[in-house]
Amino acid sequence: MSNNTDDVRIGSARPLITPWVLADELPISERAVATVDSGRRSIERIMSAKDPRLLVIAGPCSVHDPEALLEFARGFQLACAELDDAIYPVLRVYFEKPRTVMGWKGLINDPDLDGSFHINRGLHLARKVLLDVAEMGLASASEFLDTTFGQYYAELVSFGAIGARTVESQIHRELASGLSMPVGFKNGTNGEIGVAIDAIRSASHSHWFPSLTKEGTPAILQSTGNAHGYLILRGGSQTGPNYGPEAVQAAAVALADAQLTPSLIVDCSHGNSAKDPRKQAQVVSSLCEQMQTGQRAIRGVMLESHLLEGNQPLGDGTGLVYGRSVTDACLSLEDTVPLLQQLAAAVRMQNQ
Ligand SMILES: O=C[C@H](O)[C@H](O)COP(=O)(O)O
Ligand SMILES: C=C(OP(=O)(O)O)C(=O)O
Repeated sequence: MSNNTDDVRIGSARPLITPWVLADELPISERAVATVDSGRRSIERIMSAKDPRLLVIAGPCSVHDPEALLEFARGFQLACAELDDAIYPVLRVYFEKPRTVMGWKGLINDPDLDGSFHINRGLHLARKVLLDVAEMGLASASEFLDTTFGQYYAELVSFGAIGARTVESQIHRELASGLSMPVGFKNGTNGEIGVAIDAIRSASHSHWFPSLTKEGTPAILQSTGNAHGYLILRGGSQTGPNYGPEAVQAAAVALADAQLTPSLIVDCSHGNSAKDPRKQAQVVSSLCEQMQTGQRAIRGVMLESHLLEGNQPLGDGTGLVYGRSVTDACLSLEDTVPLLQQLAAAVRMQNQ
């Protein structure tokens, strides 16, 4: 019988850099501060219906190749330039993938895509990508999955998301209560929206929870509460899609019943598209029709889009096609542009 009861299932350990060291290597610039701050304020104004534009969060399911992400960002920014009276573009920059069972868990966890798990390098790449995007003047949205990684890069994020798999988790609600940006909460994977509304309410309060200081010291932080929590409808395994007029109206009523602003975002992908990227276009059409016929609760839309359509198996991380997703299948940028135009036209009509 072993006389060791400690860490019996820990195979190895490596040092983790501190947020301070990373920020010293990649300091935020004045231009990035301006982008992030104006992104946060614009999103808050849109979600509270003080800005008539539509928030459009678009980008790859996950970032696996920073160069391809930046190329997508340039194309997205260009496509949105002439639509900026109607839509406010935010780039989807997702580094952490919550897997149903197993799979590649994103650029931070495994930046070399080969099971080598160089997390320090992943954090470095993630911060650099966010910095590059902010320098372009484009705001970023990202999911917070690990409850401490935000300390390494949250200052560069304008919109945070808590995903369908973690929306019921107390530690994610605590995290969201202390995040500096507006946060979207997905409905649960089964389609239930009550858990997301509970999360918005919970995150609006102050919490005490363990985390890391920038210097890497364990600390008990007290959050002040986040008044900018919003519902994201993403469909679900039991309810099916929830982007249609009845589901959107029911969600708006549920928000109002909970004394929350009846403003929401619809994720055109995931359970709303059965992960078929082309179905995102059907979701967009329905949302445009709803907006044009008076539905004011739809304040934002999320699209999964990359340079090329579809996805590809990651394999050992070699021989990948440039610009194609290695997680969920995405729309191509080419097919996304007409959807952006369609959304902008609907917003203009709604605001006439
Ligand atoms: O958004 C990405 C995926 O839908 C999510 O990470 C779950 O992926 P999986 O079911 O392929 O593990
Ligand atoms: C994992 C994601 O979504 P969901 O939590 O809705 O499954 C995602 O947006 O990448």
